Amino acid sequence: METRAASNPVVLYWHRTDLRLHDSPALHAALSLNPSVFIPIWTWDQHYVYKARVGPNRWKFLLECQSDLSNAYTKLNPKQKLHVVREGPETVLPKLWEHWGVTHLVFEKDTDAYARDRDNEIMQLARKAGVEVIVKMGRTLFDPDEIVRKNNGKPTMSITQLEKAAVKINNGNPEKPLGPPKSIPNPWDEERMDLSSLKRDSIDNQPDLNAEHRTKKDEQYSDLMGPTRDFAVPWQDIGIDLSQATTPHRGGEQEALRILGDCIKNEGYIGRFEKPNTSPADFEPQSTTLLSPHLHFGSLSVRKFWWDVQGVLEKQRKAKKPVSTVPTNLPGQLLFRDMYFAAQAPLGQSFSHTYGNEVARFIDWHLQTNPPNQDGLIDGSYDVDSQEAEEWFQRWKEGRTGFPWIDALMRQLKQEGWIHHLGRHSVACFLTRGGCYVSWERGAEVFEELLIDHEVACNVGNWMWLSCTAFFAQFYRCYSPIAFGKKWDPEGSLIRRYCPELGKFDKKYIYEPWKAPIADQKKWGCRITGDGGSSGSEDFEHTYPKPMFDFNERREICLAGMKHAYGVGLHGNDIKVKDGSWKKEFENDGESGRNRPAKRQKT
Ligand SMILES: Cc1cc2nc3c(=O)[nH]c(=O)nc-3n(C[C@H](O)[C@H](O)[C@H](O)COP(=O)(O)OP(=O)(O)OC[C@H]3O[C@@H](n4cnc5c(N)ncnc54)[C@H](O)[C@@H]3O)c2cc1C
Repeated sequence: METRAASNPVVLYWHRTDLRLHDSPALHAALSLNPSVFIPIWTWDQHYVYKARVGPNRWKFLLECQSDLSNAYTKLNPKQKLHVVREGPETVLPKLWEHWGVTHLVFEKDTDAYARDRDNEIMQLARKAGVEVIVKMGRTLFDPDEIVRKNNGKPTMSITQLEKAAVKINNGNPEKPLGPPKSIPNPWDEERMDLSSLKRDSIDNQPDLNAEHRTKKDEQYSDLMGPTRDFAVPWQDIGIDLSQATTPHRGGEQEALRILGDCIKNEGYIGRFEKPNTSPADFEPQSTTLLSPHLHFGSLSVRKFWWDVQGVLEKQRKAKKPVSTVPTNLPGQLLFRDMYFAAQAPLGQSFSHTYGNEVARFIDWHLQTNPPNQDGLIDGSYDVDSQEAEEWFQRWKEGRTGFPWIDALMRQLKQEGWIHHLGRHSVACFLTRGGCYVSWERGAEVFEELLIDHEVACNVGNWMWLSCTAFFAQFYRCYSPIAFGKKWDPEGSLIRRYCPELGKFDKKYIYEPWKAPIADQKKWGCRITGDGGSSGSEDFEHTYPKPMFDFNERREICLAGMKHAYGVGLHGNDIKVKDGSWKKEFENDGESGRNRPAKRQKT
């Protein structure tokens, strides 16, 4: 066993939001220390395992990213890999830096609310232990805290604010990407790496928000080094049957660079990319890059994405070809991402809910999130003020609203973990201000579980945008679950793919199957009946639900409700929102979106 003190730094490199080797400023800083011992780790944190909603698709994507990174390390140095350590960082890191004689802890900066509190605690512990901490930004184009400072200390609530702040940093130019390392130093020898002598801390696994997916034995915390005692990526032991993961999208740095490379080769596509002109109905291939899950896990550097695209745009300009501009072009999309990070950064936890959130308008939605519990935590429970709204919410979540465009998108989301941005617009508008009048927080939770690209800042920010809670206020602009899909996909290909029971319907009825004569329904083998929860109908091979309400009527109710709520003018940090007296402002009010039940759609 190597016991001597290392002559050069012993560096613990903590991977979190950066599952890559290319363009990682933190990794670059770590390797620049010229370590004699270098240990790349991932702490398998029980907070994310049990307290964040994650479905099988995103677990699989994460494990693919970790395996790919681990292999990349091994390729550079056969003694190296990603060491997955099974405990939360607050308890395990102090044990590791003592056991391994760590001199430096290096990681990428993370401005998410939970991460910021955690990192502050870790930095204090490190300081006490005499471990030097190096933190580098690399997750976004610009440091969100820096953007906020340049935006007069305020969250960025528009792309213009973001752009103006960015110009003050480096004339709007992110740093140029760094190459991947050419070599990686060794970790300690096997004996010193062994953690058998360390005491385990207890793991709080209750409540387990992912219990419904955990159908196998949960052994992920049986040993600090994992059940096979080799720091392996936890493919076998998280208790979730990964054969339930149905996404066709693959994780890992190699895959991310392949997708980016293919996009970049298609110079016309990059040059003319305009988000509003990309179709939400396209699949195999989709009309946008589908790089969001890679940006989320850091298997792709956002700065590389930005500069590779800029290279193509520059070439196109020189060739005098038409080039699309911010904010609809690809750099514009990446700026939107930065905008949401810099909106969240100064608001912390309060950004994720309406309660206590200064930028969130208060709307009297159905199924409002309950206020903080005795421990001061918003625990995700909600007030079922209307059984009807609860039923709509469940039907929306399960893709059985009876509106094929909405159901196809929700089923695509569940199967694949990704839907196009305008598809997200459609389903989010439908659940909130353009149909169900259900709280955006319910929708954000479903997306949190199902999306493979789930990113707190972007998910919450976009839900607030779509529900006209913040960022956007034109609530009279509403997505029709019929006309909008039809405009993009008159043949109904997306519906036929994800609602195969409607596959034989004529395009005349594919968006409104309840209008098809019963003889045609028979001919096409699918009866439009019930709520999609029951098992079928005699004489018919398949059934598909009737629409759960009259959309036009609901649109009017929602519009009146939004107008009224805007008139009342409360925000999430208003005392009336905090003490529950907001209800008085909406009681007995005919215009309130909550007070009017729906008629069933005439069929
Ligand atoms: C209700 C709702 C929830 C959303 N939740 C998430 C989420 O959890 N995580 C997430 O990354 N995106 C989220 N988005 C934003 C957007 O839909 C996705 O980023 C985009 O569809 C990803 O596909 P793409 O990689 O092909 O995007 P492209 O069009 O190819 O854009 C390139 C990149 O720009 C970024 N980007 C593009 N649009 C946005 C946007 N509106 N907001 C933030 N970043 C953007 C993404 O990182 C994306 O990968 C949400 C949008 C809505 C309406």
